[in-house]
Amino acid sequence: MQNVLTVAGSDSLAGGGIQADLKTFEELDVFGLSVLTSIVNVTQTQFNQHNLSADLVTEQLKSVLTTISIDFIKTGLLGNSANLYATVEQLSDYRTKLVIDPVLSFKEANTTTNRDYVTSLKERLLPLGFLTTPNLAEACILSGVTSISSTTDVQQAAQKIQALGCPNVVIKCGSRFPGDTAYNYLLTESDAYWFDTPKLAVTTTDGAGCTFSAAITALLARDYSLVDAVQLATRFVYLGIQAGVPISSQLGSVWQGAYRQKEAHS
Ligand SMILES: Nc1ncnc2c1ncn2[C@@H]1O[C@H](COP(=O)(O)OP(=O)(O)O)[C@@H](O)[C@H]1O
Ligand SMILES: Cc1ncc(COP(=O)(O)OP(=O)(O)O)c(N)n1
Repeated sequence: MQNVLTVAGSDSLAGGGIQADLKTFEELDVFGLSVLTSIVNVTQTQFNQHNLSADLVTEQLKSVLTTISIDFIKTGLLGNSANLYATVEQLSDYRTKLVIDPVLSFKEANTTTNRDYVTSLKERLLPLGFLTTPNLAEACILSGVTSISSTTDVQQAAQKIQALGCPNVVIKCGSRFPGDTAYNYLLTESDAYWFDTPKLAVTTTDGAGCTFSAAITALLARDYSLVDAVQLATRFVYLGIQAGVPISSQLGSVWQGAYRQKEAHS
């Protein structure tokens, strides 16, 4: 079995973050390992993020990377620039391919993005990546395209992000994009592809982005081509949203077990 590492934050409501990544890895038949960077607690009125120290992040990374062979790595919420530098330092000499979910914007909160963090992400982390998977809001921040509301805008933003040094980019248009269709746009060094599903009018989308990126990572570790991995991940997250877990009037989490359950009955 392939070993896949996620470097990410904890989402106590378990829709996103390290919980979503590990559940997705398990559902897609890879062995998940984790390095925790931050703890996020959300209530109806509050969004609290507590970052771990960079020393603790480094210690966890060293523990995993020096002990077991890792087939693919995913990064999610790193929390702050110190944790990003610690991650870059440990991963720079490690040749395993990396999927970067930039996690700059949460559906659950109006998170303000620290400018130094964005600069470090663009200049230090993205050039180490094999693939990056921004959502629409993150694609605006990384590309500098101020508003993405047409397919041409999506294509232009993906090209600008690719130019930062990450050869493959998937923009998750998701529910933020106008219209009735949820699009994922993949730009590789040689081609471009659109993947789409109907847009579900539900609240159970918390963690959709983490789950999507984790599914791609697991499938790449299993030697799926990038195009096949994005296609299957699109279906995996669609079923997970459809069978998601409502939490409150505004919140609801993706359920990563939906794909297995559906496949077992088809
Ligand atoms: N309302 C929706 N209906 C169907 N699929 C969706 C919906 N929202 C998101 N998705 C799927 O989940 C993926 C993650 O999207 P998005 O929610 O934009 O990312 P994030 O969770 O990072 O904000 C999308 O690429 C899409 O495949
Ligand atoms: C700890 C933690 N990290 C990332 C997220 C964001 O999850 P994601 O699926 O990318 O986006 P939302 O759908 O939750 O906006 C999280 N919730 N927690």
